[in-house]
Amino acid sequence: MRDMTEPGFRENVDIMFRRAVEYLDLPPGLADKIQICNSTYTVRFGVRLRGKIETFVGYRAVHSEHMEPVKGGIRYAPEVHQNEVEALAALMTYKCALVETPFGGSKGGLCIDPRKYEEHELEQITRRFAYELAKRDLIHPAQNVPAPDMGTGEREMAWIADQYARMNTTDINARACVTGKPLNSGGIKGRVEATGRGVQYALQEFFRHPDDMAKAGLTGSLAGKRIIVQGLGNVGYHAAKFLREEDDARIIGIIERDGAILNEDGLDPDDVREWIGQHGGVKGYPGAEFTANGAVMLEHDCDILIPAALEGVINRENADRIHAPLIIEAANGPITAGADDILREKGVVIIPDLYANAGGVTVSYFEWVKNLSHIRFGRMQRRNEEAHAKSLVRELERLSEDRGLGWELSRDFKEKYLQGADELQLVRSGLDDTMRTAYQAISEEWHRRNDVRDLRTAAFIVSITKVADSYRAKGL
Ligand SMILES: NC(=O)c1ccc[n+]([C@@H]2O[C@H](COP(=O)([O-])OP(=O)(O)OC[C@H]3O[C@@H](n4cnc5c(N)ncnc54)[C@H](O)[C@@H]3O)[C@@H](O)[C@H]2O)c1
Repeated sequence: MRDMTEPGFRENVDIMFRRAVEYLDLPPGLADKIQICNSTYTVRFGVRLRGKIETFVGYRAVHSEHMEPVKGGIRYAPEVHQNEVEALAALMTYKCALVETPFGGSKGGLCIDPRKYEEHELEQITRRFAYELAKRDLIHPAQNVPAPDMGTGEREMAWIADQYARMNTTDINARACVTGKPLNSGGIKGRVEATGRGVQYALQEFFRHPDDMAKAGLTGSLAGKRIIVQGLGNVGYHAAKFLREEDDARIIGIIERDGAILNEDGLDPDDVREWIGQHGGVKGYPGAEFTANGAVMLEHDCDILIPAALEGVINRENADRIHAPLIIEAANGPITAGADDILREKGVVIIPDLYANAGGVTVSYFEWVKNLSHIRFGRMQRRNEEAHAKSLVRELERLSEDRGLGWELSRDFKEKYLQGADELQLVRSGLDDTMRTAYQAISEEWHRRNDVRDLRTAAFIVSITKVADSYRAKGL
């Protein structure tokens, strides 16, 4: 039974924040200012559906405006509440600072179970919600830029972008009002998988740090590592897929809403996802052992545990039974502060959410920049590269002629040389670079001060320092 006296998600974020503040020498009152959520807007609106008016409740929390626009996803879930979006908005502030995307933190939520509605109904509801937020500048390219989160994706972002554009017909930057859009609505290649891809890059970087691996008692590479994933949604699916296909890791367990499946020889996330699509859950998936109580699978023996669904799933009640020596928080807030203490005592290393799932906002930043520049991402670089490559090719040809060398540059060579990087390559390399640099900063902080308790605290220290510097530079 979950310990109901345990602090909630928002209190947990605050506890973790305070643990880091203890290491910092901030001017009086600044930590309080950074910690507090600036504002939360609650909206109740009606939509006529199936012959009657249904009332929905939604939120948009703005945690910190030390940089604008503020940024953060919109979540669709039946149990969304104010404290939850405020905690998520706070995490966005710290996340953006950590990976140096120039945004403050925000988050939104709508109390809805999207599975209960037809697509055209969801469109109606989403457009109305977007209208309510946009008319208060809570969706705006320069002030507040949402993105997908649990229960939403490209489809919802396209509706939001279109709704905003209809309300602001003369705003040439309208497309930058939301990120995570489909490509044909101003999206960017690589955004859909960005958060899962970021989780993969984070793990790859962790495995380039032998001292950190040693703390978890891990050796070798990602190849052959046994992984359990909770939540085969956008983030969990992509992380599992890339780790299996590109790093040779073994996905031995998958936990979903209806239970968990286990196969020590490895599961194929594509296959499992298809099965879920057809059967509504993992139950009955061929060749795997099924357990109806999915949470128990979190405790199963493995090398890496990837919670990628809900918050608070590892708490004071089950933390002591967790076997994984390494947990990477693909979801926001999957480990409570109380569980964090217990796991630390056990020597478990946690790669924290504010770093681990920052791939989404990183690529969202690229999309926002692309929308504002009104130019295909990478096109400028490509032009420059092309011009540079062309002049080099010319130079080689002239040299050959001058010296009578008789070289003939092959067509293949020229083509290869003249090929610029395409959008997807640029996005991937930008994301990889971001994840590497941020990890190096937090790992260094962890080791620099022997007394820093863990990677999470180190990540908060790096992040709070940046937010505090920003407040110091600009004033309040
Ligand atoms: N989408 C993003 O870009 C993004 C970015 C940063 C962080 N996140 C975080 O990642 C987490 C997952 O987000 P997502 O976008 O992948 O959501 P999603 O809605 O695409 O997927 C969530 C998955 O979790 C499963 N799930 C729900 N309840 C469950 C339960 N009780 N047990 C096991 N599985 C359950 C769902 O069936 C679904 O497959 C959230 O914490 C979110 O805040 C998402």
